Amino acid sequence: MIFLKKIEAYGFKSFAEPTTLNFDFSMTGIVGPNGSGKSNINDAIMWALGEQSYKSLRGDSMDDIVFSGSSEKKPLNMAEVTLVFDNSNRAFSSLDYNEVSITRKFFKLTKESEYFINGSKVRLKDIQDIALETGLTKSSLAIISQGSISNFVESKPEDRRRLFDEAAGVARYKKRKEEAIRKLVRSQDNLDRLNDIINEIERKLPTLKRQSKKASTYKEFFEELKNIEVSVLVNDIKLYKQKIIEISEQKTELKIQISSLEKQISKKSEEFNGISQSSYDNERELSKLNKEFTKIVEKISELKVSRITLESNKSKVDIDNKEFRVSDLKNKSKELEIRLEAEEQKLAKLLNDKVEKREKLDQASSKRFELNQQLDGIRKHLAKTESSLEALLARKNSLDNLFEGVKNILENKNTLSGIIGTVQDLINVKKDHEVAISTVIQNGLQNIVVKSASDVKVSIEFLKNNKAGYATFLPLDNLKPSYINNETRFIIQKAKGFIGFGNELVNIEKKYQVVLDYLLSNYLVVDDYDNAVELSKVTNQKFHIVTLDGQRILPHGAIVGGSRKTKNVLLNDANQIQELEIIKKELDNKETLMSKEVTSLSVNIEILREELAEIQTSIGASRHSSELIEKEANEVKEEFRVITGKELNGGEQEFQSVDEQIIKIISEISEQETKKDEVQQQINVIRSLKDKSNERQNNLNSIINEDRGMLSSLKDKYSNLNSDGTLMFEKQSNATTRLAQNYNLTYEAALELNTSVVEKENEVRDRINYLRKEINLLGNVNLESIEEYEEENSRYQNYVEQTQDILDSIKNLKDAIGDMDQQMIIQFKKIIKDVNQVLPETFATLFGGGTASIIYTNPEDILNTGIDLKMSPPGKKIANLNLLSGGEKSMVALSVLFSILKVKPIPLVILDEVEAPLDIANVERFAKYIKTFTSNTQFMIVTHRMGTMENCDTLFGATMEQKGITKLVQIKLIEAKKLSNTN
Ligand SMILES: Nc1ncnc2c1ncn2[C@@H]1O[C@H](COP(=O)(O)OP(=O)(O)OP(=O)(O)O)[C@@H](O)[C@H]1O
Repeated sequence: MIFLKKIEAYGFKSFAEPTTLNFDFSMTGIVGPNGSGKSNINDAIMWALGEQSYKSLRGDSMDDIVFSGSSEKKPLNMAEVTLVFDNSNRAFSSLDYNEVSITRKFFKLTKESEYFINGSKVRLKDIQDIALETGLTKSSLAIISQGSISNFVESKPEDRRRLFDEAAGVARYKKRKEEAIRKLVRSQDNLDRLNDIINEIERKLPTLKRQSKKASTYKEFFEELKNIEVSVLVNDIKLYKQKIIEISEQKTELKIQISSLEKQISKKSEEFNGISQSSYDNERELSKLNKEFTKIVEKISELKVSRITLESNKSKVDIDNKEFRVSDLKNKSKELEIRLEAEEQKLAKLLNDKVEKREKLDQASSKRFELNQQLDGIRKHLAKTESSLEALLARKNSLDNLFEGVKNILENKNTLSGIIGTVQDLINVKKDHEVAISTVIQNGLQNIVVKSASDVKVSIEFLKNNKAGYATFLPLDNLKPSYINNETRFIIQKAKGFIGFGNELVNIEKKYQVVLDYLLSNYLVVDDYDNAVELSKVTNQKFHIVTLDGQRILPHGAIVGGSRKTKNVLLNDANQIQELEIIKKELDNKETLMSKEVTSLSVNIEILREELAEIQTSIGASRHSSELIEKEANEVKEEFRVITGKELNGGEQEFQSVDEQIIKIISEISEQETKKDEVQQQINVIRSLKDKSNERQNNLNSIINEDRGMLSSLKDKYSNLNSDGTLMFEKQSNATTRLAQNYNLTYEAALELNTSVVEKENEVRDRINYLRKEINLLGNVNLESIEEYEEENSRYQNYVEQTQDILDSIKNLKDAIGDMDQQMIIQFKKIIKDVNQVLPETFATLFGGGTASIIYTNPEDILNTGIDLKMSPPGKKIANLNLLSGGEKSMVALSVLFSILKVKPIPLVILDEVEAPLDIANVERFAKYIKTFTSNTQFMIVTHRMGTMENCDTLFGATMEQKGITKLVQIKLIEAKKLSNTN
């Protein structure tokens, strides 16, 4: 039988060249001088079949199996051996191929082996399994060296049984049993460990269960509380917000009313004061006129007394004198003429005064009209400015333009720490630089300035927890601006069109300057594009350059330009607010000044009107007196004509001196009377003015008082609204803080969560109080205990299940071991019995007579019993096996070996100089006996003995033509003889 068809080796030990050995016969002899590499063939077979012990391969390490070099050939780095087997009768039962090749490769570099079955890579275990299946292992019957033959007889019975174990196929069970026992020990260890753990968990579990139940109740209460309290808080906040808006609207309305009332009061007060001043002037004038009037009256009485005296003197002389009457008529006519003249003069003056006053009145009226028109324009402008300002302030305060994250941070500023404000709140940009700065700073305006990096951490946590958006923070203690060095600054400042460094063109409080330095110190502002390009070159394109109209040159030369559709709203608003505030102030001042002017003009117009009316009255009175005088003069003339028959002309000579005196006095009296009338008129005018002023002042006073009353009530209302607003704000802030602190929620986040509508509010609030009380009563709660309990409990259940599994597997293992023991006993007993049946004959054949048998050293314990040999070579009685000769020992061992082969044939047996100690006759017998097995077993025999060589079907000679390199060739017997003789 041919089982091993071919060996291919390369790099293995002395096979430095690719070597192939084809086996065409069932008994092959390998011959050659010592050290020529014959045994290396056995090693190659063992190694290819997965041998792991380098000692068994006669080396000190696995590296020793690779060709280590010779004087003529360099060492190799890898070894490879392939064995090709005939498997047509399925000796490898698990491999369904007629031919099976097994390859092993070893690489010195990695110290790794690779295995292949029919070219496919496999694991070592796969190789070992099939090797075990065919018995092709080092300890088996398959490879037998001279040493193992002699050991067989000399070894202890317990060691000796190994050969029978293998023959019985028990080795396989033993190996499996060892594995099962190892598993059993492991399982038992695991079981102990599991029991310990289970005990431990069982101790902890009841407490955890209690804690977990308490925590679950707490969670249930807390969830309900959260659900309803968040709803209540959200509703409250909604209400507060609504109220705050309403209050703010009412406040705005009240503010307008208050401001308008204040203006009205101020105007009226000014008018009142103006009137007081003119009343004072009038009073002084009146006192002056009264004094003058008294003087005139005194003068008139004096004159009248003088006249009466003169006339009484004259009437004594000529009382009935007709001439005296004529003279009197003449005097009377003269007096009337003078009076008429005086009256006409007075009238002329009054008419003149009237024209003047009218002109003044017209001028004042048109001036007032003009001023009122201007004032109207100013007021409209003011109203427009105020409404734009309000809209901008409202937009700024509403935070609507900000990013979500920034807005949320600012809204919750009070619950966070260290928030100073956005960059846009802190800076102030001149109008000229607005475009340039807004182009470069862009979203930086919404960066939030905070005190420290630790404050930033709190804010970021807040944003994360509430999913409230992103924001960029500028912590003052963490900013490290990169400043331009002095030398470069000097060059930049000299550049054409350079306007300034970004951080120096914007105003900010000194303590926040680092923010600007951080954002803008590397931005250079220039007047126009050409200068920007030039500056970029000069500075080696290192900095951001921006022109006043917003064109930008970036570091390394990229240019961003064009026109933007929208301005930067934030910066634009801030600047517009500032501008509008200045305009509003100017307009307010103008309006106050003009209002004053209009008020004073109105007072003047009123006075002029009253004066004009007085003048008109005086004119009427003067005209009337003239008419009366003319009438009297006509009567006098008539009387004179009646008495004298002549027309009245000059006076009489004889009465001239008295008459003249009287006429003079009359004239003087008339003059004084006129004066008196004039003064009286002036006094009347002033009195009437005074009365009107008083009336106006009284009137104003009551209006002002009424207005003040109203103002005070409006202010009270405003202050009430203010405190209502503060209260609402506080309530809102408390509710927001409660949301944040108790539930880690922002108002917006709560709004999204809040779906329930609070209907029976009182009941809900009672429920909240109840839940709070219950939660307090629960005391300390370990929330993690729920999860811990669940985990521990599931661990517990898991471990209990695992314990059951292990118990099941222990039982299975024990059963399997029992089965294997049973199987081993049966098989072992069978081989011993079978061998004992053929051993006597084999022994007698090899020894030429005698008897032999094998026995158990401990028949009670078949699994562990040793095997003893009992034999008697022909004519000898052997009590102690050690007394046998070396050749006899080999013969005994070979008898047993051949007996085993008879009852348990194996496909390949390698015999390595096992017959060396035999004499020529025994060698002959040995070789011939082998032949009887060759139909079931293939033999490879390494030998130096001629008897063996002669009986082999074919011979291979191992030589080392090249020093240190084995070469194998098929040879004839004669050549073999020569090769062996070279030994
Ligand atoms: N890794 C290796 N590289 C090169 N040569 C090796 C290597 N391992 C062993 N050898 C050589 O193999 C030879 C031993 O071969 P082997 O034992 O097969 O000889 P042998 O023909 O069986 O001799 P004997 O008849 O004395 O038993 C030695 O010469 C040894 O130097």
